[in-house]
Amino acid sequence: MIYTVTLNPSIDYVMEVANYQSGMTNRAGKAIAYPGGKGINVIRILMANGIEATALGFLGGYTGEFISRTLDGLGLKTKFTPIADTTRINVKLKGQSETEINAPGPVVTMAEWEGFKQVFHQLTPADIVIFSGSAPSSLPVGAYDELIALVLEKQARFVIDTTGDDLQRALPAKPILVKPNRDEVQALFNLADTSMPSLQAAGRQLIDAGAQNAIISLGGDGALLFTAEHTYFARPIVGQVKNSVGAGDSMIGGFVASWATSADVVAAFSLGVASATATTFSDDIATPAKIKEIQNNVEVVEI
Ligand SMILES: Nc1ncnc2c1ncn2[C@@H]1O[C@H](COP(=O)(O)OP(=O)(O)O)[C@@H](O)[C@H]1O
Ligand SMILES: O=P(O)(O)OC[C@H]1O[C@](O)(COP(=O)(O)O)[C@@H](O)[C@@H]1O
Repeated sequence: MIYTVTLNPSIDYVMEVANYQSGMTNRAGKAIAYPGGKGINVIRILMANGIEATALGFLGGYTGEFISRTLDGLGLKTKFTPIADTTRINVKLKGQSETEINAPGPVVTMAEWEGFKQVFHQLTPADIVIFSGSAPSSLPVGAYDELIALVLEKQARFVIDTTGDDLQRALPAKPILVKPNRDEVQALFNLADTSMPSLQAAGRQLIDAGAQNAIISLGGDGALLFTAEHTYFARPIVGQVKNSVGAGDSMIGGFVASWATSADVVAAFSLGVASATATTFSDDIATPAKIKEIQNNVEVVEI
């Protein structure tokens, strides 16, 4: 079984404000609430690629109910741990450019945290756990380390998409995949610039530190994949960009959907790129039809 873990889910409240002006009263042309949080986007893409998974994490309050109801409606399997506090709302402003304001997240009590960890005792060596996104600040520092230790104890495998110290500390535990974007990898390694040679050196550092595979995603400039022996580049795909929220999550979902059924890492990277691009060219997370349409345009070259 594949599990997605979203410690800090969100309602993504997307407001389209054509001429957004800071410090003024703005009126949105359109406002839509989506179930969000990185692992929730990942499981939606796994499903779009025909792979069954179970969504784990914390949900609470009226926002948690909205997410739970929406995911049920989409036919997704979920096993969220209920919390007394209220799941966050993240605001995404779409004007000339996209502005994101992500909230810190709810209080998770120690009893709720202990309850959540119980689920990990049921893991088997066949399982893959995908950890995605930030942890609410009320969780202990090192919450991800504790969860990774539980995964390893059961000889299961994991993917992690987070930033900073949490990402750095996860590397020696040999994640199947990590996927920082350009800004995240620059911050992680204190890179002076994000030229190709700097990014290639950073990708190698991720592998040397323990990652089995590492993607550095470059937004509209494509993506790099690093394996133990090879480096690949996915050329950018040109199209009408509608939404970049969830692009990175879609890349993880596409990669794992393919990798879970075949060991061909380039095929997995290609499905990751197709899924990410398909989401970027859609209003919401990509549909199976959109992913199929984009798949023909993916070009991966070894560099
Ligand atoms: N403007 C764009 N045009 C085409 N593809 C895009 C665009 N933005 C993102 N993508 C696709 O989505 C992937 C992930 O996007 P990126 O912005 O790097 O990740 P994140 O959402 O994690 O910040 C990119 O590597 C690319 O394949
Ligand atoms: O957990 P974080 O880092 O605050 O990120 C949460 C946000 O990330 C998203 O999952 C989008 O992530 P990506 O654009 O990086 O794929 C949103 O749905 C959510 O609002």
